[in-house]
Amino acid sequence: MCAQTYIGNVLVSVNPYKNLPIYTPEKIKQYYKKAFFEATPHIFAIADNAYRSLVNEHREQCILISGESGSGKTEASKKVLEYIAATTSHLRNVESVKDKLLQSNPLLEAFGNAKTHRNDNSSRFGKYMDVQFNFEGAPEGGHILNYLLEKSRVVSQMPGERNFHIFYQLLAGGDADLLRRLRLENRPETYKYVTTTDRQLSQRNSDAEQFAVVREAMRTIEMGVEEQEEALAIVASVLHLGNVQLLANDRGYAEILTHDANARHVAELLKVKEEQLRAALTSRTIEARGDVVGTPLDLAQAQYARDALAKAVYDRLFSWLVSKLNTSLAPRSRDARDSVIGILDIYGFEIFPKNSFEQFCINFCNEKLQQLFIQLTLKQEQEEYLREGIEWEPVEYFNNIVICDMIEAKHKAMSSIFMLDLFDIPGKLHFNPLKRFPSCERPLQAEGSLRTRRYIHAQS
Ligand SMILES: Nc1ncnc2c1ncn2[C@@H]1O[C@H](COP(=O)(O)OP(=O)(O)OP(=O)(O)O)[C@@H](O)[C@H]1O
Repeated sequence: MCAQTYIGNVLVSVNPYKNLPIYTPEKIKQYYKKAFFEATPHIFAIADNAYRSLVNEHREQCILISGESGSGKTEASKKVLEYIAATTSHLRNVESVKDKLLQSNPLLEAFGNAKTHRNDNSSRFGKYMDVQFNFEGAPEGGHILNYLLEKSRVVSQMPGERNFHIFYQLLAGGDADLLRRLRLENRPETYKYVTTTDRQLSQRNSDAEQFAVVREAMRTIEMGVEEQEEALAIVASVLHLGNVQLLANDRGYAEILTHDANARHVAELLKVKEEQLRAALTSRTIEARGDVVGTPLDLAQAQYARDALAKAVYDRLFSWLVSKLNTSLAPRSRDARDSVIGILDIYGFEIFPKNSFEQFCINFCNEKLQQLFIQLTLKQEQEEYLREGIEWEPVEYFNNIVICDMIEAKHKAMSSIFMLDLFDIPGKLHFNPLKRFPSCERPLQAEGSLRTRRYIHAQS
């Protein structure tokens, strides 16, 4: 039984962890053009309500999906897209936009999701997707903002967890010719950056199948054959980079053996000179008062530099893929941009963030969103009852303001102690999700204070 209920217009849903017949075309019909409370609580009702308000009241919409890792946020966001795809115009050009919107998921999941202890397909990045409509209410395009990719996973994973899916998919699903061109062997256990347990090896079939889906998705978003291969070459370069063997010489400085083929493969795949790559991995250049001085790195520093390069290269590849998706999703008509349903899938918090700074930022972001939720629903609803003299049983809730204060209060919180500008960090990483929610940064007065946007908070 999939438990779904409402608190005000907030949908609270519990992950059933099994396929229930509640997302069928018949179900879609049941929610189509229904008043919000006319049918039982459902993610389709949220999607329908957002779409109706957009079309009838010309108000931009945002569906915010939050919850802990594995609670079903990504699946919920896909259901919203599926509902929109099924209930809007079926003209050919609109169908092509819908295909691209739907196909963006397997692609983003391949490069941005991984198996964790909590979820076999856990999003390790945050995503804000705008679906843009024309004046007739047909989807014309979309735009994706990605933030806080968990880069640390590229070079190390907790026991029992995996690296991003694409590494395994490429090794399991790439044909012999492709693997030869990328200098890869189809044995994941050869590569230090990918963890391989017996169970993970037994996933090879589904990894191979998923690779075919990813290639199809690449074609749908109009990536040419060369572009596809370049993207995969970068994935391969990261695998080879992890195998570059660094040794300490007699003087304690890091060296790469001259016959190390991995360094050669990385240089070839990234199209850089091998000598330059070797120098970049084993020395650093300091510029002081116009003088440029090269200093050799010790072994630990060189290993750090190698891993930092792998993380940076993968992170840029991911951002490039998103920009590629955005080019393909860009609406052809300028009218579309004013009419938007935004879906924010903030990746799930973990109670004990391990060593990842990104996870810490995401946890903080989730706490701020929880504050928004408390302000919008629990606090305001109860204050309204009080104002209007309605009798009710007060609902006790934990106000997480203490947690937010612990992290961000001026002069005494963690951010001051460690001199972190938490709002600036995600900003530097292209996107500050909280900026999308101005109310997070100042106390809320009324829903109207959110200007044209109306927030529907779907809490998984
Ligand atoms: N409505 C649903 N019906 C059936 N199974 C579901 C549903 N929602 C989620 N699941 C199952 O739970 C798994 C985890 O869901 P999902 O990936 O959406 O979680 P998440 O909240 O996005 O997690 P994370 O924050 O780790 O990305 C899915 O892979 C799927 O197997």
